[in-house]
Amino acid sequence: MGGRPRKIKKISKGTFVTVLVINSGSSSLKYQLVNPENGAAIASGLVERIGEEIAFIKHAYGEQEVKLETPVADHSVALAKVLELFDQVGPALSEAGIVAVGHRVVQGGSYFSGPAIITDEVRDLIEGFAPLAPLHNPAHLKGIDVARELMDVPHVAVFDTAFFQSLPAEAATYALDKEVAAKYSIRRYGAHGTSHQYVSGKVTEFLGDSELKQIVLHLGNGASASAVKNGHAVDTSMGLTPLEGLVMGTRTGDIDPAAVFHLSRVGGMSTDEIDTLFNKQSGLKGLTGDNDMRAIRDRATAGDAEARAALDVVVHRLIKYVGAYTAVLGGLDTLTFTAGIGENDPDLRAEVCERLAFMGIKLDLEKNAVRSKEPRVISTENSAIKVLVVPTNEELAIAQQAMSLI
Ligand SMILES: Nc1ncnc2c1ncn2[C@@H]1O[C@H](COP(=O)(O)OP(=O)(O)O)[C@@H](O)[C@H]1O
Ligand SMILES: CC(=O)OP(=O)(O)O
Ligand SMILES: [Mg+2]
Repeated sequence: MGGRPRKIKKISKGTFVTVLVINSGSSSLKYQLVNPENGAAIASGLVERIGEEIAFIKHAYGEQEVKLETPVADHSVALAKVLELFDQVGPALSEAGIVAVGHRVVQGGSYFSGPAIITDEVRDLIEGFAPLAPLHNPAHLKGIDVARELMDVPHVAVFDTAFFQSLPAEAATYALDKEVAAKYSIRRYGAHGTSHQYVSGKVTEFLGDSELKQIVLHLGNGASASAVKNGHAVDTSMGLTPLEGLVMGTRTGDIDPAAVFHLSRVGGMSTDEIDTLFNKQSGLKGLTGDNDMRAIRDRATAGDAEARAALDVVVHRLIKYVGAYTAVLGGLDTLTFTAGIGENDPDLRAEVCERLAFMGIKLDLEKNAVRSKEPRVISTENSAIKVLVVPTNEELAIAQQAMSLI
């Protein structure tokens, strides 16, 4: 691993307080040094293509931005490289006022309904839940282990599943033999909860109304929908693992589980092969060869039928969930788009809203076209349901939840 950054000891020379937030994804590591009071990102960056031949690293601090291309074998190496960049480019971690490290953890099982200080026991529980988030929890653990070793401050795990621990039983329960379900902890855990909680909270704040029937569409590489009533989640599209629900970058979302039996019996595929097929070779990538929505949008605009057909599947799935969740909520006040695609693809928002016109949704096309980092309403004054774009900020939410524990 080469020149390891020196161990960070009780830090606090600066006059300000910061939290280092680490979000280890299946093949990436994103991080932000956040001022939890005003939400400012003092430094941030990401390591992409971890485990591939060449990884891309980007680190930004003030006006400075460093980009590197180098092999990064796994998340431990990625984090060590990031900490080196802090030393080389800044801010020096020992002077950055770091009081805690916040770790995004996708799966916390039924054990965690809020953030937790990472002790050895908590770390082992996160490892125990890895089969329920096989793309995510193993990567988080690598980040947690290296960070705990190098940084002598409280480490806090913030769970994607926590917001959905209070789902009503009828939404969390699969109609499976109840003894088998109990024995193997099979239920709807959901994911992206930190984002759904943050975004639905922002909508409440922005509209000054705490009694809202909301649907939030988090459309990033992973994608999920949630139904939120008066601030509480009542349903969500991700399930036992982050595979269920919407069409995603590389994941199928909803699929008949019998496809697994069929691929096994008729296709002769192993469980691991089917797992990889559903999680990494499906979704947009499986339908078009591309998992980046920008590329698919460009292809569709240029008349590519394959890209257009994939977008039709995406939109169909989205409106199906909006219809279902409107029924679950007994009506709908707000529909909110967030994450990479939700915030940046006005064409997708327009297509979804056009198909929902029967519900009285009317999009203001000019407002929809505006690019902004601020929460905003993009429906017309007389739309029966308010449509919003609210940028998510999982890093800030994680930093604030970490601060709440220390
Ligand atoms: N301008 C844009 N138009 C359409 N899609 C976009 C745009 N900018 C980003 N995206 C899409 O956002 C997705 C990534 O979203 P993001 O929330 O960053 O995902 P994750 O956090 O899961 O990595 C990608 O599919 C990317 O193509
Ligand atoms: C839970 C999940 O799918 O997360 P991400 O979108 O970061 O992959
Ligand atoms: Mg994300």
